[in-house]
Amino acid sequence: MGLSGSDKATYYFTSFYCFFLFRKMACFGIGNKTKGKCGEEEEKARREANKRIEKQLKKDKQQYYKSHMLLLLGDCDSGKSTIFNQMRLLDTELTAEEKLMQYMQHKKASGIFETYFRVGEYVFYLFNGRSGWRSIRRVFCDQSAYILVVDSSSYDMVCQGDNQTNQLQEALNNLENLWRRMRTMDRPVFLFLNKQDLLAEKVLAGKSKIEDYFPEFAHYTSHEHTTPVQGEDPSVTRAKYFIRDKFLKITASGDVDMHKCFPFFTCAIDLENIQRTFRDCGDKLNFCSS
Ligand SMILES: Nc1nc2c(ncn2[C@@H]2O[C@H](COP(=O)(O)OP(=O)(O)OP(=O)(O)O)[C@@H](O)[C@H]2O)c(=O)[nH]1
Repeated sequence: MGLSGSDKATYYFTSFYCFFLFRKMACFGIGNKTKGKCGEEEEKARREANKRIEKQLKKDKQQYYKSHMLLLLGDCDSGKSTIFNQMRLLDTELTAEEKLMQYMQHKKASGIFETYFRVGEYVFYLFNGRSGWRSIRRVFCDQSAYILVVDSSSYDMVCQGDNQTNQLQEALNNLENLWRRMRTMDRPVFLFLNKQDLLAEKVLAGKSKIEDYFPEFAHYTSHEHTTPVQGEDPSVTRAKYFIRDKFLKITASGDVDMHKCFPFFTCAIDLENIQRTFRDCGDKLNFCSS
């Protein structure tokens, strides 16, 4: 996960080549003109140097697996920029190795690299697919995963483009397309069911009913293992899980072992919620690549 296959190969080839070259040099006494005078001490020093290199390689490998490139996708106004800007505030000091990796990614993505940040033990490189779905072609293959941001409160809204298509239905169609295109890729999709605060407000206000737009909602019962947030109104829980299940129905079709979809209930204006979500994404990515 993180880099493409060829990058991965280059990374390991370079690391291990340097390591073995160093070892070989040590064996032949290169860089060591006084060999023989205090042989044992030199041998000890060499062993220690080897140990240090091995330790560093192990550390690099761990860090490599904890760096993830993510591409934000989604319809207009779904909340991509809000999420992006929240995370930009978290820009942190990265180590030299992380900066090098960032440079490599930057070069590779030819100018559309946007920001990087650390959440817990993970470093994320986040691209904002602002210019819509077209931009994904350029970076499609480089990503660790895709984030599809959906405005969950848009069940009663129409797309700005044609003033006709239901916005939530459009998001469902987009996921269906993405899923079809990704059939041969082993990349997870993180589904950010965003604007949960607005969805809750709408449901509780009772003015705009979901069943008026999605009639099947009238017969929907939440799945057994839904976990309601403490103090959450049951009608809100039912609504959010109904929307989640509509998306998951799409991703449950086809070869589910090839790639996975992980849903999250998000509120982009709540930094804590977004940070927690990214930490969970990191855990899922590490789990998927282990
Ligand atoms: N209440 C609430 N507002 C949100 C949330 N996420 C985004 N918004 C607001 O929704 C509006 C649109 O959000 P953006 O982040 O600009 O959406 P976008 O997907 O980047 O839109 P484009 O740039 O048009 O593709 C902004 O006014 C945000 O403040 C949320 O979770 N809750």
